[in-house]
Amino acid sequence: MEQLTLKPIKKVSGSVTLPGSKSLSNRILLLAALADGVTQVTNLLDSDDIRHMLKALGQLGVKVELNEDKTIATVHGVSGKFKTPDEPLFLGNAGTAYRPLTAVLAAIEGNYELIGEPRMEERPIGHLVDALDSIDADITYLKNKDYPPLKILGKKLAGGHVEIDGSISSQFLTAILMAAPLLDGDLNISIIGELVSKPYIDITIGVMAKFGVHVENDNYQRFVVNKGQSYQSPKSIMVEGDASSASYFIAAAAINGGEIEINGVGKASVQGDIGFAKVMEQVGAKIDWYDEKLVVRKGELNGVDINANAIPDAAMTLATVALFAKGKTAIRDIYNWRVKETDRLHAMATELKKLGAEVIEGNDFIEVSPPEKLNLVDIDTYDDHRIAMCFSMVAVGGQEVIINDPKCTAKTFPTYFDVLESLSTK
Ligand SMILES: O=C(O)C1=C[C@@H](OP(=O)(O)O)[C@@H](O)[C@H](O)C1
Ligand SMILES: C=C(OP(=O)(O)O)C(=O)O
Repeated sequence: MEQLTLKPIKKVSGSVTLPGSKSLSNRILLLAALADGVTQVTNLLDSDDIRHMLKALGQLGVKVELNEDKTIATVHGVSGKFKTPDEPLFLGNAGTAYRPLTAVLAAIEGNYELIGEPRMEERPIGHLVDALDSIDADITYLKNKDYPPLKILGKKLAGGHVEIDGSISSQFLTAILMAAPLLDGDLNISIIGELVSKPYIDITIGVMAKFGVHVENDNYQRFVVNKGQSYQSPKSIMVEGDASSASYFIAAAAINGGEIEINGVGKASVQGDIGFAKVMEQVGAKIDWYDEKLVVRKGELNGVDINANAIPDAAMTLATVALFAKGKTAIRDIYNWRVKETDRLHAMATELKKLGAEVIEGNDFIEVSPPEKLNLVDIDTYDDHRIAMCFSMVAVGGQEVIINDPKCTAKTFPTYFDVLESLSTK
């Protein structure tokens, strides 16, 4: 297994331009494919999750031209008609590809098989399949009930009323919303339980609006998509920088700036993970806010106690910032960390304890208190890009650390460690 030794970093400073948002890239690609007309997508993320979506769209008969560095895509929309692929669609471990494609393909005539990496077969999808079944979709579990892989016999669906459990993942609701304009009738959606990760629904509704489809949102409890709407190409659309990826640079500057200028997200961001910058101000970071840029400097860092349900991805970064904050940091209401790339609650707790931190791992929370001195350890990354990136903060804070399997950042940020290096003084 490959390992990366990160030597203690004296100071981080400089300027970084974020890669495009994963969440926006995959939503925009799928809607551009379904739309009438050609769409030029700029600042597209080039990473594994996006490659899986692009490959699947190709197999479904969508023509996509990419520029040399794969950040500009010209998508030839197929007006809601796909071809039956010759091979199963392999979607890696990309939730933003697997879940939306499940709903969309259920509503388009054809025969489809959706497969993924072994971890994808452990990530639940039953709530989405149940909701689609209730409007007469034809979906079969190929291995275990409630989990991928799936076989889908796509057909025209009538619409009506669906109930969907929102307590594990917002991606199920995102998927149903994105498929709604493909149905014959109105779609009324009621949420069972408390919807998690709500800001991702705002991203979905915002992207659908750019493609000409209006969604009514009644307090995240009921949603309506009226019939008679179809996706129309906006001609060109730019992907905003990735706010979850920004969290590592915000944290690095707060721990050990220098000053980092982060280009691509700011107060105008449509992504909920920009909320991490607000949390870091509470922790003690000094941040200047611009529409599409943040400038972050070091501050005196103190532990906080936050509900992180709205920012599940960026909140992982706070767990390693906690190593350099005074007192205890508590991150709450994050049960669904357990059903992502790995069981993130357990993995974070395990690796933080190896470093010497005092950690309490609850069913849906984690509490971290820093040790006097950090241990020199190898960090296991569990094929989870965010764990690899989060634990680079150990070197930012002045302690050498070894990151196992650093290339797992390819899921969303293949060049992360090079970018960090370019900002670092050793
Ligand atoms: O819709 C999206 O783009 C995402 C939603 C979130 O998942 P959950 O809704 O499962 O929390 C997030 O963790 C994931 O990285 C991206
Ligand atoms: C949870 C994540 O990914 P996915 O879109 O596969 O759910 C993530 O990127 O942190």
